[in-house]
Amino acid sequence: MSDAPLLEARGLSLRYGPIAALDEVGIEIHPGEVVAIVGESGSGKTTLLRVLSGLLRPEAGSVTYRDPEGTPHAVHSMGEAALRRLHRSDWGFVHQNPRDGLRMGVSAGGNIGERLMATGARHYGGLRAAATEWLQRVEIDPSRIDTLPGKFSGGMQQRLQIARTLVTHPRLVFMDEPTGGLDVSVQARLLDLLRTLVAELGLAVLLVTHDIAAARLLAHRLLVMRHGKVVEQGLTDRVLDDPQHEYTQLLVASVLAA
Ligand SMILES: Nc1ncnc2c1ncn2[C@@H]1O[C@H](COP(=O)(O)OP(=O)(O)OP(=O)(O)O)[C@@H](O)[C@H]1O
Repeated sequence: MSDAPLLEARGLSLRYGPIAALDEVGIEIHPGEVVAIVGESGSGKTTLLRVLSGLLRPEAGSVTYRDPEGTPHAVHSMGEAALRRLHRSDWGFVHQNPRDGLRMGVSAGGNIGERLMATGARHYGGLRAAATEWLQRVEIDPSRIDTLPGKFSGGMQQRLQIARTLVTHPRLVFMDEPTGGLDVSVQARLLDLLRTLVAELGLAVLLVTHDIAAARLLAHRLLVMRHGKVVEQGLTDRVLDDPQHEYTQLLVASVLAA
């Protein structure tokens, strides 16, 4: 991992009326690093992910992205077109609900090919071959290439969303509860697949989850949020095996008791 962070945020704050959704949050993520943001419902995880990915503007603080040439960009000063370009190329976003990340009126293969076309690929045969390869990689039978995603199970839809996101080899992927809403057995398979793909592609991932087991499996580092603040952060095993903050101790104990 190189020294310069890929994404770096300082002093992020955002209120919704009396609620501090983010309160002076700082975070950094390095190339190839998987960082999980954990905490109970309402702690500010999704808000943080949306602010980091430029989808939501903070009231205070900054987010800086370093491009492949090492040039820093202030995410919230970028124009809308530049941000959209970034989301289509260097960045990917995996939503909890696959419907938010897929085009439901386009075939499975089309969903994958479309993302590639957005980065300039045009050759039909090449697009189809890439779609076939990626369907296989996410364990969807390539004979389903012309099927609409609505015909797929929830787990398959989520795997298709992952294929669509990763086909362009983004450097940084934001994931918001990627296994939320799926059956436990389906979740385990998806986590396993994610772990393999993330390692193979050397992706940097910012993963929002309230599933401590998912964080343990995937993340190098953990940030624990409560009431919009980061109360503890560190290497995953250290935080989970030897939590320092009282809230993290409760969070870990509640998982062990479940
Ligand atoms: N658009 C909004 N308007 C008003 N309050 C909001 C809005 N979005 C989030 N909040 C509030 O901000 C706080 C943080 O919400 P956020 O969704 O970021 O938490 P979270 O940790 O992702 O929760 P969950 O795990 O339930 O998704 C919560 O108290 C939430 O009710």
